[in-house]
Parts: sequence; C-alpha cells; structure tokens
Amino acid sequence: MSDILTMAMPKGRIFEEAVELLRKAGFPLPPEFDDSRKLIVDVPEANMRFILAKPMDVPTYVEYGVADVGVAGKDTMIEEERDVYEVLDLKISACYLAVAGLPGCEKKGINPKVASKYPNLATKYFKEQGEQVEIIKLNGSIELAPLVGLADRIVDIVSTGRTLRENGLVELEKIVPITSRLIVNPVSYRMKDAQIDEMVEKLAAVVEEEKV
Ligand SMILES: Nc1ncnc2c1ncn2[C@@H]1O[C@H](COP(=O)(O)OP(=O)(O)OP(=O)(O)O)[C@@H](O)[C@H]1O
Ligand SMILES: O=P(O)(O)OC[C@H]1O[C@H](OP(=O)(O)OP(=O)(O)O)[C@H](O)[C@@H]1O
Repeated sequence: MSDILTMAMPKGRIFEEAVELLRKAGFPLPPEFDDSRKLIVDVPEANMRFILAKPMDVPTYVEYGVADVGVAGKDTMIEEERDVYEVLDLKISACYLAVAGLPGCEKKGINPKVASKYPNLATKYFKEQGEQVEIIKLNGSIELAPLVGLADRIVDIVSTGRTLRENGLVELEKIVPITSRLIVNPVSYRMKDAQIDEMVEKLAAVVEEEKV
C-alpha cells in the first residue's frame, strides 16, 4: 500500500473547476466535498488527504511539504516565487493580469502610484519596463483605488473585463495570461514519484481531452 498523498486545494473560484477535473480524472471525491466547511478532508478510497487553503497560500503549503501537491493560479506562483515544481498546466480558471487605469492616466507625472494585490509581480513588471512607480498593496476591490485617487494605475486580474468596464477603467497593457497549475513539493516528487506521476498522467489526459 502506498503512502497517503496530500493535496492543497484553493478555496474560492478555482475550487469547483479543480474538483470537476479531479473527478473526470477518476479521483472518487465524495459529494460532501463540494460544500463542506472542513479544512481537511480525507478520501481513503483515493488514498488521499485534501487540505483547503486560501488560493495565495497554496504554494506555501506545498513548499513546506505539508502538502505533496497542490493547485495554484499562475498569478500566485509568480507573486510568491516558492520553491516548488510546476508540473502541469490544468488550463482551468483562465484570466490574465493587466495594467489598467482611468482614461488618460498613462500620462501622469513622476513616480506614479500603482495599486495591486500582487506587489512583487507589479514591482518586477515596472522594473522591466524601466519605469519607477510606487506600489501600494491592497487586498481586494483593486479597481476602487484609481476611482478615489489612491492610485494612478492598477495591476489586477481581468477575466470578462466587466469590473473594469463598469467602473469606467481602461486596460493599458496585458502582462501575462493566467491559468491554474498542478504544483509539487520537490522532496515529495522523489519519495512519492510513482503516485505523483500517475496523478499527472490522469490529469494530463483530461486536460488534453478538454482542449477545444
Ligand atoms: N475573474 C477572476 N478574478 C480573480 N481571480 C481569478 C479570476 N478568474 C480566475 N482567477 C483565479 O482565481 C484565483 C483567485 O481566486 P479567488 O478570487 O477565489 O481568491 P481570492 O483572491 O483569495 O479571493 P477572496 O480574497 O475574495 O477570497 C486567482 O489566483 C486566479 O488564479
Ligand atoms: O474581468 P472580470 O470578470 O470583471 O473579473 C476581474 C475581477 O475579479 C477579481 O475580483 P474578485 O471578484 O476576486 O474580488 P476582489 O476584488 O475582492 O479580489 C479581480 O480582482 C477583478 O476585480
């Protein structure tokens, strides 16, 4: 009998799509899984334990090895720069990161303010662009910042573009496309290689099938 495999799952919007993908790949996740408030769910039928974390924290749980594998948005991977392997693009929860602001905001003066939930990513991006900016870290409702004069521009996720549109903001530059990834702790990959390879193969087959 092989060891139990612990998987860190992001709560919130990625969760549902990730669960669907796992079920399609043949992992027998019980119906209670879908709307439980439990943070640790054992699935003995799959020889797995699931831990439910805040999306931005998934790479941390995997880096420290309390989870062998995890599902993480590419945005969190770029922001957190954790020491984990990214083994598969699950192609779920697609969106992108962009710079946005009020029309005309790109002409603002020296050291403009940029609000974001992704301070490391935003710092790196503007450095690469050769532009000096002041980053203001916010935790949500990023689009509010330029509307009330807290920031000149924002770096945030865009999906349908509805939040930008309904707040009179315009997209200035696309930074990077985002999807969720299967990530693995490097030590777990050595110790539980057969189990993890099997999981990657099963999920990769479903991702391939789902391709349009
Ligand atoms: N429209 C979208 N807005 C935000 N994130 C999206 C969107 N579409 C896909 N994602 C993915 O979902 C992840 C965020 O999920 P979610 O919004 O549930 O968590 P959160 O940012 O912690 O939200 P909250 O703080 O509101 O709980 C992002 O890391 C990104 O990879
Ligand atoms: O392009 P759209 O389809 O409008 O999606 C993008 C919006 O969704 C996310 O916010 P979320 O709903 O997670 O709330 P938050 O601002 O509190 O993070 C993101 O930060 C944008 O605000």
